[in-house]
Amino acid sequence: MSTPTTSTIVILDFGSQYTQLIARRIREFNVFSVVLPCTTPLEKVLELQPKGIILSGGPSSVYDDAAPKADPAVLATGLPLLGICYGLQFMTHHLGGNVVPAPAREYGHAEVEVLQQSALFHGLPQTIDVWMSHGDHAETLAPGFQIIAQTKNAIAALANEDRRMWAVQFHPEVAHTRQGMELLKNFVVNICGAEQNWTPAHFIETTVARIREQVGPAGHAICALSGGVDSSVAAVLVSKAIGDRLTCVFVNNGVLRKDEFEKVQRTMREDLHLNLIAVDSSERFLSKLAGVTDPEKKRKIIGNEFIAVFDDESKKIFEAEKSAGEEIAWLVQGTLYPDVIESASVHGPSHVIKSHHNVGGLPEDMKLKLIEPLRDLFKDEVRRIGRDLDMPAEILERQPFPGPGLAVRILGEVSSDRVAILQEADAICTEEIKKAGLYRQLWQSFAVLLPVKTVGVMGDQRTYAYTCAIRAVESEDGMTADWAPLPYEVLRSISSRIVSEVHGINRVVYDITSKPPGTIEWE
Ligand SMILES: Nc1ncnc2c1ncn2[C@@H]1O[C@H](COP(=O)(O)OP(=O)(O)OP(=O)(O)O)[C@@H](O)[C@H]1O
Ligand SMILES: O=c1[nH]c(=O)c2[nH+]cn([C@@H]3O[C@H](COP(=O)(O)O)[C@@H](O)[C@H]3O)c2[nH]1
Ligand SMILES: NC(=O)CC[C@H](N)C(=O)O
Ligand SMILES: [Mg+2]
Repeated sequence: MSTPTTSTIVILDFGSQYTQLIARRIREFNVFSVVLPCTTPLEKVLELQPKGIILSGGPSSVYDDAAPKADPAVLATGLPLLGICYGLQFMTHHLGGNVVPAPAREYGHAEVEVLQQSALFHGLPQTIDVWMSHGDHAETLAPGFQIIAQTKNAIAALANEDRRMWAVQFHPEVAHTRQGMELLKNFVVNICGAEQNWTPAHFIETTVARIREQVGPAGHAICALSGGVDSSVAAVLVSKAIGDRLTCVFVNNGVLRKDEFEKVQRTMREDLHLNLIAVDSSERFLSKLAGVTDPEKKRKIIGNEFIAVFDDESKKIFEAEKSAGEEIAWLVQGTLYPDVIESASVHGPSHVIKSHHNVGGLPEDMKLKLIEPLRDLFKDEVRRIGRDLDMPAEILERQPFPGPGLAVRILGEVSSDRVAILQEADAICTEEIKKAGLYRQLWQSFAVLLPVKTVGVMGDQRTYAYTCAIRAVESEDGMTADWAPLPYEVLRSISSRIVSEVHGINRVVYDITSKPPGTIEWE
């Protein structure tokens, strides 16, 4: 996703939980960076014309046979190289040093003493507080390397400045490593010489140019548009590139929120002036979902049906355009980086947490080719780009809503009755959160329908009905989240309104689980 006019830093991922944070930190000082699986062949890496390469951390030990490996040629390109944790160990191991289990493992805070001046530590104090997370260490260095910093237990940093290689055992990308940003900036800006020009305006300009080239002068694209932040920004970007050769397709998958099918159509046409087709496929989705209770199965079914609908619609549009000899070959999606990392389809060493319908849920024989202009970004970065595109705040500030919609918030079987119950409960939850002025500060707030019936008493009558859980979380990027301490009065009004207004629910509970260990959605 790089462009020739932007300096790019490539991060090779060995499966660390923090890899995406490295990318994020680098973009925070306006340099573009992209994460690739560690197994990416060198020529693919070099196609991006990177200014430098970073080797991430990872859960394995380099001396294990099954440990993830990068192409060793990556260590001999002459480009500046920074190894972080496993990255340090990988460099040492493959360049002739030795890595073994450390006598004293280090997790959490450590104090590092800088032993030798180095471009990597430029402007940093003699002692730095860092965050460590390792059980192995470099016992002997690879030829040409020197120790440039240490903790009381272990080597903290190495360098072979002649070969432009540096490595740190600690994690400069985490907030607990104070001066971590400065260290990364020393590498990226001073050592690699990357230009700090990756701004939203630059992103918009280069992305629009690239999409225009990709689609060609006569090509057509359809955009899977949900009305959410990501697909709306993606649609506006692509329509800037190819104008009315973009047709947006909004699908009613039967598990949208109350009145959403009508509302989204209105905003997308009236506020964003997009060329939109709205397809009501609710029966088709609900019949495929009938009897299915397994969360991953639900996600896969929805992912497959989405693509089937997009294929059908593209054929119809194709028929209409055929006489003009034009082709629709592209499907635009608003996929973001967190969707990709959780589905983990590209990052061999990481675990699959859940298959986001638009990534892991895609069928293998899909005919349309993908355009995903936001695939490397986080949501707050996308909102920034939307603001630069002058999109209305009301669209940009919408809380995320997953593509598999209420299907992953109805635990157990999804039926039209249950969808109707949850739509009502969810609408009340959103209304009360908005009334309390909390909508924008929460990452998400919603209702979940549990397949658990409990006994209640209403108006002297026994009831036996479903339980509804309320989930409200605070988060920066959806990767980690904290349950929100909603005021009791808000919880009280949500609960009493749901029980009295929604037929089928007689009990409301509040979810007080963070992510991790929970996820935001219940499935
Ligand atoms: N009902 C829908 N109709 C068409 N496309 C959809 C629909 N729901 C989801 N998609 C596609 O799946 C992608 C992922 O959905 P996701 O919910 O992550 O993003 P979003 O809806 O664009 O933004 P947000 O995260 O703010 O809801 C969307 O960007 C869009 O391309
Ligand atoms: O478009 C989407 N398709 C999906 O399949 C999907 N699953 C989860 N989400 C959203 O991603 C964020 C993280 O969710 P979890 O903590 O539940 O994994 C939260 O914001 C979720 O709402 C999805 N979005
Ligand atoms: N965080 C890391 O990269 C850890 C590397 C290696 N698994 C170790 O424990 O030393
Ligand atoms: Mg959405």
